[in-house]
Amino acid sequence: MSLSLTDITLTYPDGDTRLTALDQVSLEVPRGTLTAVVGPSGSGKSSLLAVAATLITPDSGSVTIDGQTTTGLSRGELAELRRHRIGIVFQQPNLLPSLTAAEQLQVMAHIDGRQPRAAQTRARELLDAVGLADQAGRRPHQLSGGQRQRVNIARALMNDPTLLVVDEPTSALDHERGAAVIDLITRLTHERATATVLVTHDRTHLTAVDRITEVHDGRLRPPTTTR
Ligand SMILES: Nc1ncnc2c1ncn2[C@@H]1O[C@H](COP(=O)(O)OP(=O)(O)OP(=O)(O)O)[C@@H](O)[C@H]1O
Repeated sequence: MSLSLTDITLTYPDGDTRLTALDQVSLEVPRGTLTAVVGPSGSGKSSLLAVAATLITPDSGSVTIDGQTTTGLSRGELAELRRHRIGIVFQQPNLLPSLTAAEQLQVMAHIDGRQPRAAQTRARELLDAVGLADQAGRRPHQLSGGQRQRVNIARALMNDPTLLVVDEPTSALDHERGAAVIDLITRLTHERATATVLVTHDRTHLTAVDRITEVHDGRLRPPTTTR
């Protein structure tokens, strides 16, 4: 299993008490499958993703990524785990304005100390995989919203992650482009064998994902298989 969340409870300070954002949540995501987590605003979706991506440590429960349990790891070790094993696609692409699409990807490899030539080849291959082979030299302002989101997705795959964590990737897109982005993430999940968790409040795009699970008031319902 590439991602295992077991009995996760997460609370936030709330005045004199604490608010329970995740309540005994368990989720298993095998490699090569995409699980969509749906639920209303405030139900705990972003908290779930942040725990899965090791950005927040839960109050209790365990997170295992690619067989490695994260409990007890130092901040540095968690950062390393994220760099090598986890790809994160945030809601807003957050691309650097002065860099071309290819350079946005190459920066990731540079941070990781990889060879520039190998990074160039991988960036080109990934831009091709997301349908942007001919846009590699464009800067963010020369790309459409959907194209920027595709660069964002390609960038998250640069380090060949086991776990891909995707937060509301369609929120800035119209229906057609949103559906195309979800289909792309599903295809890449299958082709590149990532364990993908995708959060959305919009179910209409989820026709081809592998599993859908609902979160309500911090509690997760068992996943349903769509195929
Ligand atoms: N940093 C924080 N401090 C205190 N409470 C928080 C914090 N972050 C989230 N919460 C609360 O935890 C609960 C779950 O929030 P979360 O952001 O995970 O929900 P969500 O389903 O992602 O919502 P949305 O769809 O609106 O982004 C909410 O009640 C929220 O108000």
